[in-house]
Amino acid sequence: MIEAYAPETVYAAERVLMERLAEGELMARAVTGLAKVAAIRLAERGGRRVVALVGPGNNGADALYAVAHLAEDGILCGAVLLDGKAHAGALSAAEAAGVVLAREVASEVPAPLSDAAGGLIGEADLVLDGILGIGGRAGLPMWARTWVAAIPETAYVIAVDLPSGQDPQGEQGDPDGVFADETVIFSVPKPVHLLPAGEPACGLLTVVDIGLDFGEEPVAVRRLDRQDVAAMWPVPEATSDKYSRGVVGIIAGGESYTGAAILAVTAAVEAGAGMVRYVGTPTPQALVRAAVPEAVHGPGHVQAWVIGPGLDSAARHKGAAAQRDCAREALASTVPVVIDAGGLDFVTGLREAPTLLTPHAGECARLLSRLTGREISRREVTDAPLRHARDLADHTGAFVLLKGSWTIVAGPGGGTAYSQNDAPPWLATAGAGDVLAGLLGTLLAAGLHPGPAGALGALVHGLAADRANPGGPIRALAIARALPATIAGLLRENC
Ligand SMILES: NC(=O)C1=CN([C@@H]2O[C@H](COP(=O)(O)OP(=O)(O)OC[C@H]3O[C@@H](n4cnc5c(N)ncnc54)[C@H](O)[C@@H]3O)[C@@H](O)[C@H]2O)[C@@H](O)CC1
Repeated sequence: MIEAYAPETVYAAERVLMERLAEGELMARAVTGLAKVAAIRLAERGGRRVVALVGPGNNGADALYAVAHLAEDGILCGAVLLDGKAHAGALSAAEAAGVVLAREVASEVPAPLSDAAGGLIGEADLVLDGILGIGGRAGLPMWARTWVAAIPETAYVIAVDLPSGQDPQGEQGDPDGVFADETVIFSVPKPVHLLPAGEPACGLLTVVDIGLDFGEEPVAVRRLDRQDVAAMWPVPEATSDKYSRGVVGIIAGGESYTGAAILAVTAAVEAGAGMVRYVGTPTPQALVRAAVPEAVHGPGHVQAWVIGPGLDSAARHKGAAAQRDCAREALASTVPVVIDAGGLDFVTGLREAPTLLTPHAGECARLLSRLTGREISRREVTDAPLRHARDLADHTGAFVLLKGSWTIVAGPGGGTAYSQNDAPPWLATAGAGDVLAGLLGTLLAAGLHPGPAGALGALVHGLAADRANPGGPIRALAIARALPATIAGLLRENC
């Protein structure tokens, strides 16, 4: 897994380490690593000129010291910096090493670049972005916009710690900020590196260890990877039976959306539920009987419910009212529940038992609008997904798995969020969410906590989609069908 720490946690760890080290040692470690990566990339690309974009903080100092190192090694280096604001030690080092300097003014209105700065940036083969680091607020400062706009398309851009303008907390992105080819991270990733608002701006992530220790410090964002599956996936033991492995109840489908029932039930069975119980109206029930002979039918005892794929909360067809009653009873019970699609209409507020909501951005916006009485648009959710997932979690007491090209899982009251980015874009297809809901039901029924279950489910769902047809179109049923071999492969890989 990859774990990201919040800037305040990083600053605290830095303070602890700095007390034990000689002054400047920590930054020296960061600079040595940064300069090494920059030298390698320059050589790989056959480039000659490097420019550092130097902001007023320590991030700028890192970049300025790094070009001083590179200049000492004979590389043609320049730096664009704010007159009177650069780190004194780094500035002396850069001057002594022969770095060409362009001193700019920190204007609050868009101002043209000086010829000196324009020349340095425009001719650079490699740019070190040290405008803002973890002390930065979201949004590129006005004075830096012309610097960033002048970066040539052909230059390789290395962001120092994080791409400037992007929110270090990763909650919102800046389209005018730096989009790097590579980000050299000091010690540990920060939320910006793993969350959808920032990750696309980071490029390749390269970690330089500067010796920080995070011990038991809280993790802000976690990403599971395939090596984590074996330790987390519920594997039956010799003494297991179908009940101890977990019975999943699926309340899904109706006379209008029959396929959702088949997909969710199939996925739960393929993911390894001990037993799957289906509750639906006559048509999907007949289809599930034919397509998934392993399923049993009608309400009964379960270890987790999945409520909602293809469920029409206002349907008047035969059996619809009984299906709704079963959904309401499940919600009122203490049994863990996955609530998806039409099931989200049943959410009215806090639920204490383990609950995992699985909205996409539009559903998240609608549900939040209904629960808060304030109109929230889909766009607001896609612009700041973690904030809205957390908000919905706080209003419902549930874990929220927010679907999108990144999957975010957040719980009530803050704490560690998960960010998964495993799905091929081909996964954006009708029915894929029904498969995910069934898969998640299997994990909750086996006793997993909704937070890790959400992340694990999203990971395996993405990997199964890839396995179903690497690099090409995938139908939802193929994702469900690919689950057994995907899971077996992951378990074998990591035993
Ligand atoms: N503390 C340490 O010992 C180490 C710090 N390191 C570097 O230091 C960085 C953090 O340095 P700082 O705490 O100085 O923070 P930054 O270098 O991110 O700069 C913060 C400064 O920029 C200003 N600022 C922030 N957002 C702004 C905005 N949107 N518009 C205009 N001005 C803005 C702030 O008021 C502050 O003066 C890290 O990212 C890393 O690169 C590394 O050298 C490793 C060691």
